[in-house]
Amino acid sequence: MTKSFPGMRALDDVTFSVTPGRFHSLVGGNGSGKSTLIKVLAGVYRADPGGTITVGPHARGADDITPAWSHQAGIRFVHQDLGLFRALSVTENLLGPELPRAYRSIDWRAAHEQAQDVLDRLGVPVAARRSVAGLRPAEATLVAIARGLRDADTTGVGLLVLDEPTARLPHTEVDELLERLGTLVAGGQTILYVSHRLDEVLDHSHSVTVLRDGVHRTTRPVEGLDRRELTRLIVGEERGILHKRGPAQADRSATPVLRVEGLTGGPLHGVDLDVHPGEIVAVAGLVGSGRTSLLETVFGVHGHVSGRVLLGGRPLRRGSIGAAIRGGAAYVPEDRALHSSFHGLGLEMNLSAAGLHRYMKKGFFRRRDELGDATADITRFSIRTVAPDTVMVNLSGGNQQKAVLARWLRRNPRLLLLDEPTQGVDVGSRAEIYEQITEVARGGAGVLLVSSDLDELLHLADRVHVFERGSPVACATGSAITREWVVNTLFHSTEDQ
Ligand SMILES: Nc1ncnc2c1ncn2[C@@H]1O[C@H](COP(=O)(O)OP(=O)(O)OP(=O)(O)O)[C@@H](O)[C@H]1O
Repeated sequence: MTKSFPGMRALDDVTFSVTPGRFHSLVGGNGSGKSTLIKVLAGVYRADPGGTITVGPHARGADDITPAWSHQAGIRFVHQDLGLFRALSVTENLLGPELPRAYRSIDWRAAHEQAQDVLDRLGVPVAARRSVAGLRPAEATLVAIARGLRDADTTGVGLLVLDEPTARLPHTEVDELLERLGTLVAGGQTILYVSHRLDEVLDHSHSVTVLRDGVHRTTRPVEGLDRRELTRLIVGEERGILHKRGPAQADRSATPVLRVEGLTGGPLHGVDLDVHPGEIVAVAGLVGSGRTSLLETVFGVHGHVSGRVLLGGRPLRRGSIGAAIRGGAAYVPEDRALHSSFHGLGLEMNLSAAGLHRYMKKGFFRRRDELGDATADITRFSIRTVAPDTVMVNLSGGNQQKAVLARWLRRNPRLLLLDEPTQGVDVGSRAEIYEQITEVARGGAGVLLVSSDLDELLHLADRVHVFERGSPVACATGSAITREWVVNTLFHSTEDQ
């Protein structure tokens, strides 16, 4: 399969096959073509003429795939955005327009029974009557999978494609999802699994296909493959290997960059914490623990009811993003698509969005300087793009994430607020981003980091606060931050809930 966009070949004569009944992973760096390949399979993009896609007895030109053909051939997709209706029940989400009818209304009893049958058959431990809004993230993902596979017994569904299903799952739920997927595969289901998390790929898949810059590098069994070798296949060289961060250079006698005193508002209750110059403080917790609200409240997205936020010893005005930025704060939110990207604007404008004033000279906008800075950031952050002014929406997800981070680092912030900074970022760029974050701290800034990625916490944090229902409940510093400590503390808080 080959797929070209203007000025770029996203997939270049890619050929591989997936053995039936196998858990097959598809991996590659940001912009290597994974999403493009999936979109061709789904009939969203037309490939260039010449390729062929074969699913069991169904075969068709890759330039002629339609959504209807893809469905009929038995390919089902679960995207990161699960596409579930949160306000509706599991039954309604599963059966949709096929809800059984009795006279002029819906036969709810039959509907729930039918939906429960599907869930039970696929081993999904969720009651069909429940509302989707009340499901845990892993449960919601399983419901989306069940919706895709609900007609599996009648059509012999050929391939289940999962696009980074664990990217937004708290790590306490990742194993649960992967175990269920393992059961589906044991029952004969074929899975094509896209992920940047190499441990998941190595621990759970039978085989793996690696794409690099749109080219097929290898398809091979996972057995005998280790993390280092897989990283090398993805990145192409000895990049992406994490080197343990040295001890913190934090100056704990100095005025804290950030002091939060008795902060209450929204889900937060009486939060106290400090971030000192040179320190990386992490906040761990389950979904709903108040982690994101903390960052948003410090940045002035929300006002607070009581307590104080001090930047460099000076109290911040409540609910004022402008005051937070003037005080030297920078914020990289979790949902870049919703909260931080200007989709229709060029990459260079997205990069300069937090500091346009620097290009205004004598009433003129220095476009050439803006493009020059963009080119430098593209190299510094390994952003894969055709040109510095490529429209943001045409960049791959991980490359958009890097652009948002680069935007804020340009300001040399005094306080860097990061919410899941490497979500969707490939293994090579991840190491580089960790280096950039460490560099910011080395320069004397403070970093407040929210992350569900345990390895990220262990690698970066000088101090970890575990949050539960809006308050810090435990804290560890330096060598006391261990995998066991984080997992035990988080599980303890899950049991409490
Ligand atoms: N609609 C489009 N127009 C132009 N270029 C595009 C378009 N969609 C994707 N591309 C380019 O094709 C390349 C492959 O992108 P793709 O989204 O498939 O990467 P990916 O492997 O899924 O990356 P990530 O891991 O970051 O999600 C990228 O360089 C991207 O900029």
